[in-house]
Amino acid sequence: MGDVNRENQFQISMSAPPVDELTVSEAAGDDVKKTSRDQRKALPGEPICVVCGRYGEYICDQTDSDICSLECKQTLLGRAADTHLPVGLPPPKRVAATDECFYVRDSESSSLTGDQTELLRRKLEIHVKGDSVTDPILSFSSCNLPEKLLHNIQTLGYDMPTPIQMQGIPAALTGKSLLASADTGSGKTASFLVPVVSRCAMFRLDNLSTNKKPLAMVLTPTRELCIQVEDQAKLLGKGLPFKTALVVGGDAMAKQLYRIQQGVELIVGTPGRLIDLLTKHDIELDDIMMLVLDEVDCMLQRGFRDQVMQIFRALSQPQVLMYSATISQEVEKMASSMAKDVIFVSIGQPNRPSKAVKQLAIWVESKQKKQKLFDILMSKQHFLPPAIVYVGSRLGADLLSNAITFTTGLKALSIHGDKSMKERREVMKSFLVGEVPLVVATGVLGRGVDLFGVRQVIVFDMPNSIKEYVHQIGRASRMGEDGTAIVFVNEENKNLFPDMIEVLKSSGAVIPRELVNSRYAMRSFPTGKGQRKRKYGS
Ligand SMILES: Nc1ncnc2c1ncn2[C@@H]1O[C@H](COP(=O)(O)OP(=O)(O)OP(=O)(O)O)[C@@H](O)[C@H]1O
Repeated sequence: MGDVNRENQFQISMSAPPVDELTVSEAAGDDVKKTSRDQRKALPGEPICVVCGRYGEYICDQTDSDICSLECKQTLLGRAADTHLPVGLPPPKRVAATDECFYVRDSESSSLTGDQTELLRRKLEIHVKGDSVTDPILSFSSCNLPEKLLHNIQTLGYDMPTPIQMQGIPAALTGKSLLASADTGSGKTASFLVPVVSRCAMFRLDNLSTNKKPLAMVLTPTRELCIQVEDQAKLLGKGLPFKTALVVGGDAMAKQLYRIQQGVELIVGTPGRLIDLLTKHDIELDDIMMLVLDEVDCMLQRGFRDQVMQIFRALSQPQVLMYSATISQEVEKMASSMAKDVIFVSIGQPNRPSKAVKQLAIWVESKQKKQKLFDILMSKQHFLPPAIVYVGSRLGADLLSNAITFTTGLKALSIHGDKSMKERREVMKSFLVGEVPLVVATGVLGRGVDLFGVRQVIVFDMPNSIKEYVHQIGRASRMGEDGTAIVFVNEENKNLFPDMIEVLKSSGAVIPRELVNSRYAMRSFPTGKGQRKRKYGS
């Protein structure tokens, strides 16, 4: 288990007195609106108050609904009292939880024999490593999930678990830590959220205390991904004692703090903002029993690693669930040091692009890249909107989106880290509803974000690592739907040539002649006389 040095922890106040809402809102900079009139109108795509339809960011602690103000909260609670409807209270039918193991196989008849388990794993390319790894499930109803959660899964249209869910959900329900990798777009989010919702809801049902400290935390590298994960968590936890708080930059911290202080089960956040919040305010983290690191390879890289470890040390030995489409040996090592008895699950070939994405690598000199892009965008045969163009810099994203609109007449918008949360939300919304066929993005949209409906990705500037490339082109296909990725390559990307060739080769894609013939195609670049050259793949 990780180092649980209490001195390094954030201040943890053990007994939070019941907080008066007005006091909190005042202390928090009066950000929680008192009346509906004080609240602004909702922008497209933003949550709306279920009572008055205004902006509903402040979410009422006793309901599952988005509420704009204290006034609408009272109205909603009043309505519920009138109709004797429970508002966010535990459902009457309680699900029995086992003490230590939360995973209970259903009837013997639907369980698999050892041979069948092996066969299923082989067929679906489910690879597992670790002590007593639970069998995969064939249906969501096989592991004693709360009824409401099963209903929510059904409502989302998930009839069958995907392979990562088949193995990941029962494994995580045992309470053991997990490092899992599976293709982009293969359902990893639900694979960790289903156990999170289930364990948190069951805990609350069994421990009816008024002091609702957070029970689980999901960390992701970007605000967009956090929003998406929180949205999905809300859908899965609907009707259960399961509330969420979003802790990301760009939104007022006061509201995020207020929401947590009112009692939530799950915090979803980016490491930087979370540390900011934790160092400035007393947030009790001692009940956190699950920590999820989504896009774990990115979270444990320089840049995020120190922040993630700082947060991890503030927790009391939680179960750690770590997920990504790309995982290195170094990440495996770090994962093993964060928790004991880690189970390793991987689906298919690790670190490979989704097979559903057809890749077309084109050799284009830097000066010609823009013209080449315009040619593609103006070709009915080659441009397959909705599409994302990935570039390497924020300024580049702005300039290129303007140039696209100017030259081709296509409406294009840019999205990157310099844009405010509001601007980013608006761009996403316009894109997702089809007002804009093309978005030019930096790495902000490279990982995890489920851009359902995207058919094409154009990698204008190769990212710094082949892993990021795998994530970026993964946006072109979700749940195995066909997608295409066009990638511009030239000598500026020479550091990635060997990896690039390997990835293209393994996907059966054509490798540009210039790439194969380049002296940088070898793993060890020839750097001087007498140096042994190692041929690619040798
Ligand atoms: N069992 C299921 N049945 C049908 N659809 C599903 C199922 N599980 C997830 N999905 C849907 O599949 C899409 C991709 O899922 P998700 O975003 O979790 O992929 P991911 O593996 O996390 O991808 P990435 O590596 O890019 O983050 C989502 O739209 C999600 O709602």
